[in-house]
Amino acid sequence: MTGPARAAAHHGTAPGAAPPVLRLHDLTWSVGGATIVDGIDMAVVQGEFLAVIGPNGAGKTSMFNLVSGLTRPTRGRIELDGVDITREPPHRRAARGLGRTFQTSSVFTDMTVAENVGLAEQIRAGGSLRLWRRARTSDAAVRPMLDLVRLGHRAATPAGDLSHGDKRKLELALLLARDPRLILLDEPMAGVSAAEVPELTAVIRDVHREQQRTVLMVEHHMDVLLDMADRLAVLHHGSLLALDRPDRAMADHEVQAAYLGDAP
Ligand SMILES: Nc1ncnc2c1ncn2[C@@H]1O[C@H](COP(=O)(O)OP(=O)(O)OP(=O)(O)O)[C@@H](O)[C@H]1O
Repeated sequence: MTGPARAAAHHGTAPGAAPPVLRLHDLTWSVGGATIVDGIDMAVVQGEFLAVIGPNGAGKTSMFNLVSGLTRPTRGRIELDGVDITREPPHRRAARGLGRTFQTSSVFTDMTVAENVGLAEQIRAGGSLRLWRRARTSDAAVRPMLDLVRLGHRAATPAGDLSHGDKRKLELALLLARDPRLILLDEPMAGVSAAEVPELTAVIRDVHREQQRTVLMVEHHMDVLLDMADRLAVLHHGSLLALDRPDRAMADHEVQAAYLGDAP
C-alpha cells in the first residue's frame, strides 16, 4: 500500500474521496508541564456521529477546546474539509461551518424562546440588531426550528423559565440557526433530569439523521451513546485509546481497564 493510500485507509476514507469533515493529526496540548491532549490522530467523515468518551479528566473538553479554537495546540494539526485551520481563531472556524453549543449564558433569559431563535436567525442573515423588533419573531420564520427541537409549545415562554432539558434544546436551536455542518456537543445531558433525557436524545438524533449533520459529542450517559453513535473515540490520559464501533470499542480490554481504573 502506498503512503497516501495507507493514510487514507487509516482514516477510513478512500483515495480520491472528499476529505473528512474533520481531521486531527498528532493533536497535542500541554499546559503547566502536563500533557493534557497527547498526539491524537483521527478523522471524522461527513454525516458521522462520533461520541468522545473517557474517564473524568481524560481530556475530552480540552480536545473540543482545541478543535473549536478556544485554545491553541502545542503540536499537531487540525483540518476542516481538508483546510488547515490550526491557527484560525474561533469565529473563522465558525464561519467555515464548525458549531459548538452556546453556553447557557448566551440564552437571553428575559426573552421568549421564539425571540431568542428569531434573534439568532437574524444575526445569521446579517440583519442589524437596531432594526430587530420583538414582534417579528412571532412569525412563521422560527416555527420550523422550534418544531425541529420540539419546543413549538414553548414558543412564548421566557427562556429563563425553561427546564434544563428545554434550555439545552433552545441552545441547540440557536446553534442550528447558524447552519453548522460540524457540531460539537459537550455533555448535552449534564444537569438534565432523567425524565428529560429520552426526548433530548431524540432531538439530537433528529438533528443528526434528518439534517445529515456531522456530530461530535462528549457524553457520560453510555446508554444514550451506544444507541446513537457510529463510532466511539475513547480518551484516557489525553491519548486515544480506541476509535471503533461502540460494541467493539467497549469490548476492548484497554478501554475496560481504563474505566476500572487500572489502565497503564
Ligand atoms: N487550563 C488548564 N490548565 C491546567 N490544567 C488544565 C487546564 N484545562 C484542563 N486542565 C486539566 O486537564 C485535564 C483534562 O481536563 P478536561 O476538562 O479536558 O477533561 P474531561 O475529559 O473533559 O473531564 P470531565 O469528564 O471531568 O469533564 C484535567 O486534569 C484538568 O484539570
